Amino acid sequence: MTEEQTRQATPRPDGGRVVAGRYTILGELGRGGMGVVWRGHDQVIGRQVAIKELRLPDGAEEAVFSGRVLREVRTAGRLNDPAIVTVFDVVAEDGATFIVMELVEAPTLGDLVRRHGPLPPQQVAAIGQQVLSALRTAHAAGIVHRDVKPGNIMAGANGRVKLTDFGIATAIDDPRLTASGTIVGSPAFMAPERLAGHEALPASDLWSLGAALFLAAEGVMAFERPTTAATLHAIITEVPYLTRVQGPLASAIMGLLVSKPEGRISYDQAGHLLGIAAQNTPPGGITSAVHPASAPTQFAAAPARRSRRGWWAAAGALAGVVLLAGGFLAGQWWAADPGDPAMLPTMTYGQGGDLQFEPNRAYSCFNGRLQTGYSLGADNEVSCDKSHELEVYDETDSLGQGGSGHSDAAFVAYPGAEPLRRYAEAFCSMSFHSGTVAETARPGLDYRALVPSQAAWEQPPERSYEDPVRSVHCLVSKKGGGQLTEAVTHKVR
Ligand SMILES: Nc1ncnc2c1ncn2[C@@H]1O[C@H](COP(=O)(O)OP(=O)(O)OP(=O)(O)O)[C@@H](O)[C@H]1O
Repeated sequence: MTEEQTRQATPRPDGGRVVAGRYTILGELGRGGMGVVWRGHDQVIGRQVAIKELRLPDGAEEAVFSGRVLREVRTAGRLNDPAIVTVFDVVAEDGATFIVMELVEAPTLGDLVRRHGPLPPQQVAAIGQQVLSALRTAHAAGIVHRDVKPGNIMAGANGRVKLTDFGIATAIDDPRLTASGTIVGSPAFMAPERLAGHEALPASDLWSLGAALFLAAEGVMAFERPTTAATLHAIITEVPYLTRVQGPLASAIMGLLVSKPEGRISYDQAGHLLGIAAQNTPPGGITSAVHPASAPTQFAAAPARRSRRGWWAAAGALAGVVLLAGGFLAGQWWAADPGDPAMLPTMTYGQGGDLQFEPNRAYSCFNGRLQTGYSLGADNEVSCDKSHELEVYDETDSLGQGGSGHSDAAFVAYPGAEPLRRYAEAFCSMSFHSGTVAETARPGLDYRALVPSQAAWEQPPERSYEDPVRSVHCLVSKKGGGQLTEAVTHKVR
């Protein structure tokens, strides 16, 4: 802020400065990178407001800047969602730009974590639900926030949450205002695709929400490092570990933080998982009394896949990197609820395994049983539109390739039966409960994970260009046996 602006912005003892002949400045609410936020009084309506006084970015032309802010913030100001801070007015006056908005008497999520440390999982989930709703509303109107971060999320004691600063990052991120190569936004909360130079997508806001919820749940930032360069490197290359939460909340956070935007979980999946987490606390879910160092390390589950490409993002980022890093062996993925009555014991397939599983294509349906010694393959595959006993509702690509081509695959060691089982159960459980299987059908179904046997894992592919047989398959069957008369999953076959 220039000296002149600071002088103008300082409230005078004689009743305060008045903006636009209407808003009396009463005092300071806070300040951030872009300027000061004042508590003000709207003399016309007779209510208190918050007034954000924006500082002109270095090198920006005043008229261009205020024009851009006026346009972007006014567009965003039309958004109507209980979790979006309402913008009342945008004023350019005396060389400054003022955004007059709803006054929110609540700390930011960043303040809350600074004061209290990690928040209870249910509160984190409830905050996530509301921000998700705000983002869904904005994205449906074609508006991407571009700077979702804990400092822009205000969370009141009444449980209400408000997301602020819509339009500002877009206004500032203008080539005429910002030197090329400058990153607009907060690096530690910026999605990997944006760091790679891509335009901000709705999914980029979802990633940032994941990073904000990670902070709320863990009390530390997922990717903050001592230098900006190290932070950016971490966002691109690292997979964070959740130590305090598990179950649906962990799945939601890690699903939002999937590196590739097309592999990130959808609003529906995230909303569903956060909804469950907001209502119940999974066993061991609240561990905030435990010091992180003494808490058991748990990895979150890989997110439900939306496409093979999407899963590759998840598998590549989570299974590949974590497997190679030894984390698969050392830690636990999100353990599926062992008491889930719908989950049947996991079975192994392939050489030396419980059964043979060689489907002709992905997402198949079968007439046959998942029993020791049985074989499922092209012979008993049926169309999923016809009645069938078994239906594949999700599956991973070949695991453990490390993301660097097939030649590396053979060198990724078998992770062990127990870690593989835990991983598979977490994956299938999360996918089953997060919308892949029709909600109405779920109560009548059981699900089960199939994992490769050690011999199957270690067997090299027949042809050099093929993937090794290392997929996890998730299948549903009718509770107590019997025929499913139609497809119960949402997969496109
Ligand atoms: N609508 C509002 N009602 C009440 N207080 C607000 C409002 N908007 C912002 N504040 C307060 O002003 C502080 C500064 O907000 P501001 O948006 O300028 O900073 P920031 O988001 O922390 O950082 P940056 O400018 O880098 O985005 C916030 O931390 C919050 O306490």
